Amino acid sequence: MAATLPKEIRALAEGDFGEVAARFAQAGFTVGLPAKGVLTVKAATPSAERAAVLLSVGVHGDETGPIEMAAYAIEALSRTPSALAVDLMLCVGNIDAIAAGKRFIDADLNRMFRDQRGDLAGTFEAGRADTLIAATAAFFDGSGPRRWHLDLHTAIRGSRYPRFAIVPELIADGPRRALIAWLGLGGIEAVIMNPASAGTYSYWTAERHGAAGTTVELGRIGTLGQNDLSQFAAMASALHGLLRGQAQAGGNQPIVFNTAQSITKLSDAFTMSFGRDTENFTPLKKGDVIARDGDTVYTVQHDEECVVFPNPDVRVGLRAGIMVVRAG
Ligand SMILES: O=C(O)CCC(=O)N[C@@H](CCC(=O)O)C(=O)O
Ligand SMILES: [Zn+2]
Repeated sequence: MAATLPKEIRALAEGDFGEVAARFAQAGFTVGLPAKGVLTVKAATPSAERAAVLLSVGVHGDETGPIEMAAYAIEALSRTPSALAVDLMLCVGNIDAIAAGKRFIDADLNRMFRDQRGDLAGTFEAGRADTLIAATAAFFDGSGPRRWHLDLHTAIRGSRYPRFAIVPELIADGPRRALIAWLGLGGIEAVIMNPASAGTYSYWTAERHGAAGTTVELGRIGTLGQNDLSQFAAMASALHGLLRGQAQAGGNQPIVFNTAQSITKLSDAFTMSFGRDTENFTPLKKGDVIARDGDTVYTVQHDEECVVFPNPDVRVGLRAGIMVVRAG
């Protein structure tokens, strides 16, 4: 990690919440540090009326922009702690990968949120996921029904919609609509409805804790301390209001896409018909070959499907891309 990093960014990236935790405790909140990189701040008197918001960043160690954004957000909030109007859990996902400047140490942390991990069990990230799963359960247990999880990421490649989100279909209608409207306020241009878990953190919180959980892609990966924070301005402002319980309105409604098919890498023979740097939401035509994997040939089924997260380099058994179609 660069020696010249601003101190709030360094502290957050290292999972050190000492100073901000002390400020919230001083202001009378119930503060917890259940694991390195995890901070919880709850009202001293529990209330089911209060929303519970889990904000996670750095689940992928090379996705550094949201870490910077969260560092400035929590620093500012801790300077006026009484403004906090929700129960908050701030989670820095993969601290060791952040320190190493890598996406992960052994395996993708964002595929560990499942009961059966197969050959992912025993990896460094499996242990970290167990820690986060326990801290997350403790946070949401006893909280009221207004539960949110915003898991902030940045994408490996460019995108026709630079800011987009993945939203589990199983979230109940009301909270899902509220979440999507709020995402629009945060500058999110497109949402992808996800019908099935790929082992991700946000799907886990939606499924296990009834949270309005989403993975939010805020732009492109960058070097810690060198991200252009202006690309996150709308999201930073929406977060500012959410954490302070401010009435929020405005923004454009995101375009909604449904998942047409999820492409799984079945073997080392897996090849994609296009390059690794193919932009997210690149359209393909019916019948086009997406990928080949031994005897399996993945082809486009609808008149048009757009490819998102095309990545032939994932482990065998994991998602190597999603094909999406515009809803409605
Ligand atoms: O750019 C990429 O290929 C990956 C960006 C990323 O980390 N995306 C998340 C999405 C999680 C979800 O589907 O909810 C991931 O793949 O973990
Ligand atoms: Zn990511």
